[in-house]
Amino acid sequence: MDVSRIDPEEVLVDAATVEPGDGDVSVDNIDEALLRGSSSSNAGDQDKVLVSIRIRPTDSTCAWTSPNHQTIHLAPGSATPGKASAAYNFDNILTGTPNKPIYAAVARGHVRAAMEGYNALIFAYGQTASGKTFTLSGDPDEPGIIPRAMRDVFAYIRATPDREYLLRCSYLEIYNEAIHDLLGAGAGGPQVQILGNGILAPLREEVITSLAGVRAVLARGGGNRRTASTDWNERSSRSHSVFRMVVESRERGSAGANERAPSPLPDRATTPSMNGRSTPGLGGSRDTGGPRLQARDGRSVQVSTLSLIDLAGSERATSDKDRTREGKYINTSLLTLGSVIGTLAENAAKGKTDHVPFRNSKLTRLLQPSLSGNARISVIATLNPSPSAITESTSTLLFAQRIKRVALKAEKKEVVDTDALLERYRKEIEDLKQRLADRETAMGAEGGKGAGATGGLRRRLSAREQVDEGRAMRDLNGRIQQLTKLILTSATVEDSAGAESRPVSPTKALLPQDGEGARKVDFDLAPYELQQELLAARRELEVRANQILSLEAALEARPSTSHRALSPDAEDADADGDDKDRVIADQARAIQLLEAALAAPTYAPPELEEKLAASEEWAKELARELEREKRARAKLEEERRALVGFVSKFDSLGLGGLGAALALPPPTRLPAPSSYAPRAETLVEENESGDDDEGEVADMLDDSPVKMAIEMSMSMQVGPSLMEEEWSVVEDDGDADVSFEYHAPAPHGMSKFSKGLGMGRSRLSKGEKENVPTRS
Ligand SMILES: Nc1ncnc2c1ncn2[C@@H]1O[C@H](COP(=O)(O)OP(=O)(O)OP(=O)(O)O)[C@@H](O)[C@H]1O
Repeated sequence: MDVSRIDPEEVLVDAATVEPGDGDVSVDNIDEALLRGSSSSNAGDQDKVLVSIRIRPTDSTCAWTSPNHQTIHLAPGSATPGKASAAYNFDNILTGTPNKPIYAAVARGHVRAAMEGYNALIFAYGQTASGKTFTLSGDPDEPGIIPRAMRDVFAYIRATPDREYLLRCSYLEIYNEAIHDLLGAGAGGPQVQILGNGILAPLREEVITSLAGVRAVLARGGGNRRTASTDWNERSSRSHSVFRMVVESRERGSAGANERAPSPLPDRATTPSMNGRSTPGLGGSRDTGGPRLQARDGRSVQVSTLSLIDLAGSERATSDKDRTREGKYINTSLLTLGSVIGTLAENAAKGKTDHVPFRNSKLTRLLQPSLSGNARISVIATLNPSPSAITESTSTLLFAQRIKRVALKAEKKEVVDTDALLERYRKEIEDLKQRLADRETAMGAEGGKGAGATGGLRRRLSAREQVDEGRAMRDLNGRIQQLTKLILTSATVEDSAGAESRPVSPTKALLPQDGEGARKVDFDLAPYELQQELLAARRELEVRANQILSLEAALEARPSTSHRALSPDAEDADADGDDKDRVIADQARAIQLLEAALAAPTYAPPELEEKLAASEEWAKELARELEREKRARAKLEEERRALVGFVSKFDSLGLGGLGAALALPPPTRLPAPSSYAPRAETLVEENESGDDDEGEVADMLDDSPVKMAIEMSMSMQVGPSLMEEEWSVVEDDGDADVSFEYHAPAPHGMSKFSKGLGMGRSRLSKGEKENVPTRS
């Protein structure tokens, strides 16, 4: 069976499918106290750690006494004579052998809290041989907290018909400052790394669907624990052990218990390991592997962990060298735990934020997420009742007092639809990519047909179809990119929320590649550093994925060359065939080019650019010429008026006979500006060749003041007029141009007008002009 492909929907546990097992979780056997009241009923103050002291029973003298089950102090016989014995207050002072009341007092509320969505941590702390393992695991006659907790987990599920659950568990130990997977294959269990914020990798998880299944897992993992006989304990735990269950749950759908057909899955109870899978990690309130329960139909998923820890006991040096070495590691990690707890308590009491040395041991690194506050914590401090162990017991009591002051703020973790959404996005992306690939294949096949088939069997995509096809492919690519961005955003948000706020070192974010693209990870880095690097790596991957998608989109947007109708070979092959198809194909290509040009407004073919620039230049030149023409027109009008006045005056003085003496030479053509010359030339030629122009000029003069002045002067019969003389000059010299020496170049429109006027006096030099009155 491939355990890596477990469908979480197939391993759900609910009230209908949970197995009664050996009767422990039958409805009649469910402890009402588990379900009654709130989870805080035996969890003490929810903001504080629940701290209980358990004194191991003894047949001889007990050094301690408890007057009211919450206070403990040295028994009169054990206290220093004449010195008042310190009294310590806790939530519970427990004695005796039965584990059931112990469980009820220190663990049941926390188990229920875990089932309700809070992280919960229960651990036993104490000197070697003080009763930690007996309290956590117990024996067949007196099952301890762990088996009782498991029984309650299934009992809780059985009594909660409106929810369905996915349970996963792992079991590890910290031995000589190395973490080993107790459920992993191989002697001693494979080593596990803490990646950051409690994430463990690689760690095997077992999906649990029954009480029998979890018992089998516990037996297997417990069997792998390192124990040895010491001077104090015949079977002493030489490691800290951590049994952890991840509880995921969601409300059942509207169909309730009938939504899913009851499926006892008989093999699951007896072969839990077959339901397990190797996972990249599991830690704290978040994990990175194993089958995950998905939020569905608006139903959020609650995720919580229940951690049950049996610490190794502090001890003095023993007579055995190996045990002494183990003892040193144990003591060191317990000292670190003490110092971490001390700092946390101090911070909480004084509102400080002093650095907490979580990194100083694997144990504290592992416990960091919980000790940082996001867990309900219950501690059972076990005491050796012997008067000879008073020092160690006092030390245990002081540790218990300190942890009592640690502040907690556990919060439920509700996974809304994010994960489900991400999953849906990923699936959609896969579908879209598949559709893209199918379209590409189809296009290729159409092209292939065009090249190889003959006659009417061929069918190419029409130009319209090609355009539609291109658009559809672009749409698909756009959607893929949009979804990819959504995934990136969601992942970033999710990861940022769990990460410590610390800037990512750019050099560390770009770790060197190793071998076949594997990313080197330095496990000695701080958890948050590793986490940052993981995030950076993930982002880098997403960026790369986006780049690939963009390139794919760009490729798709290019004019198709795969279509045979557009390839030269295809054209050759079809030379005797369908010209219409070729024309259509050409047009399709033209449309694609135009679309590309439209999509990229900055693009324009070079020849178009040149034409545009030339047109603009011509328009500017035209505007300048028009302006010049306007000015010349105004000037001419002024001169005409002055001339009319002058001639009138001249004639009235009877000096008309001087007209011949004053005759001016015919005007000469002046060079026009180069850009304007060809056009002016054309117009001059037009004027010179067209008789109608003369008529037009005459028409123009019909009502002109000049003509009126001429007529007036002629009617006065005072000799030939200067105007008549000039008029005849113009008539005699058809080639004469109208340019004015003082106003070059002459606009083409003006030439027509001036020629018509035949204003030979325009040859007046600047000096001469100055003698001409400017106003009539
Ligand atoms: N409450 C108890 N009632 C009866 N027997 C107990 C009790 N607590 C402990 N014992 C017995 O005391 C012995 C030592 O207990 P245990 O192994 O649980 O100690 P420990 O603290 O886990 O020691 P270590 O740290 O060395 O593993 C065991 O034989 C256990 O059965």
